[in-house]
Amino acid sequence: MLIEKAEVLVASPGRNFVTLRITTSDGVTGLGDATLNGRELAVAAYLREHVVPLLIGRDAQRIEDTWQYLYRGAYWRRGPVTMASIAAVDTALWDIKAKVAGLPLYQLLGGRSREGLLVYGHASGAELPELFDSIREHLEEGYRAIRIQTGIPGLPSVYGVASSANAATGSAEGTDERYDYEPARRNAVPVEETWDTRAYLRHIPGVFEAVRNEFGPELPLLHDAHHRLTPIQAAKLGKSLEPYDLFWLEDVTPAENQDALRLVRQHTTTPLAIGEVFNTIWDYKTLIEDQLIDYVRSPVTHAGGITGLKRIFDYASVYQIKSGVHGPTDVSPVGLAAAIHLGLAIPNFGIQEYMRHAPATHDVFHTTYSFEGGLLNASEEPGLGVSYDDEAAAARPYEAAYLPVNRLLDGSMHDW
Ligand SMILES: O=C(O)[C@@H](O)[C@H](O)[C@H](O)CO
Ligand SMILES: [Mg+2]
Repeated sequence: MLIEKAEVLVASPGRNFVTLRITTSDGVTGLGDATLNGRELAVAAYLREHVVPLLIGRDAQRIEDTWQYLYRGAYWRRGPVTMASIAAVDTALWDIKAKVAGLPLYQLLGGRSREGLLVYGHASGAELPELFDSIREHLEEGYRAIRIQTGIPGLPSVYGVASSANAATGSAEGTDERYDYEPARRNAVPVEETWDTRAYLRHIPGVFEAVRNEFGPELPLLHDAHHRLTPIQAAKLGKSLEPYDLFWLEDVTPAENQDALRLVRQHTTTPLAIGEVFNTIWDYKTLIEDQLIDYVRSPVTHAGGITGLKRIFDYASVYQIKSGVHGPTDVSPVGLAAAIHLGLAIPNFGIQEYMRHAPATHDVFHTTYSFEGGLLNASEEPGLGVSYDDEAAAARPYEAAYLPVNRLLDGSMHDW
């Protein structure tokens, strides 16, 4: 069974997505997600110019060999563009292998280890009353774990807060104005936001105290610090949130320097999650071996596909570190479906982020996974269980969109 065709599909149903569709000589098709938020066309070009020509005529069943061929064969290793491209090929080949076997993909990964994936949703509000409404709405929809983000006094808009993101121009179409957070704006250049770490550190513990007082001690709560803190600031935040028993504190500090997490770890028992911008097992090496984190955040889409991410999870499992897969709307339904199949099978599943795609996205990506009682689940359809609607995609061409950038009050560039 040879690879006969590989198409790079770029469309913007609600937001931009890059999808790879591989077709075999027997006419079986497989899908892979290659979406890299704000840098989509770089991945599309990498695939079109340098990967697709190498795929034609290869044995579609040789997934690991193809992975190694594209990883080692590029000579230039790692990086988000390369690894998203490899991820798309890898995912599409797993989709094909499972379709040929007539089985849902999770069966090929070892079979079901659980009834479904516990997910967390994104509650947010500029102020507490709006946040509480958002939490209640999520609870009514069945969510059993919730991420909390709020506005910060003195800052006009803050990441993770739906109402403030949508107050700027160009919010994603089809999203709920109040509660659905979509940070990539359809602008020719990124929107600029302002940040004040001291104001943030003063404000956040009171938010969690208020949420615990209102919703009680049981509900698992998460929070994302979005790479904005120094190690000692992160340590302080972790300590100050200990009374509120977080499920995790995410991306407290940029982790190009993995050792930075050691200092945070020494100061707090608040569980730590990191890795949504990582792309290989090497980015986690120190974090995993020295047990500096509790959850691995990489998605299938950005960490070399099912093959790449499963290798990271297996390594993490040796150290009792669990999965906490990134699931924003810029991971396409193909990438989410891949995460669901992998999450059903692995022994060290932790939690899955689930932001819900806009209705427009589902016009192009027809999915069969379900969300019921707070759990995501794969269908029994062979493969990933996702199909791509070319006609709907053609009506929604790519439109430049970028994540915001961030400056401190004095105008210095900061991490967004
Ligand atoms: O944990 C999350 O879902 C966020 O960090 C988003 O991935 C980020 O804002 C880019 O969309
Ligand atoms: Mg995050």
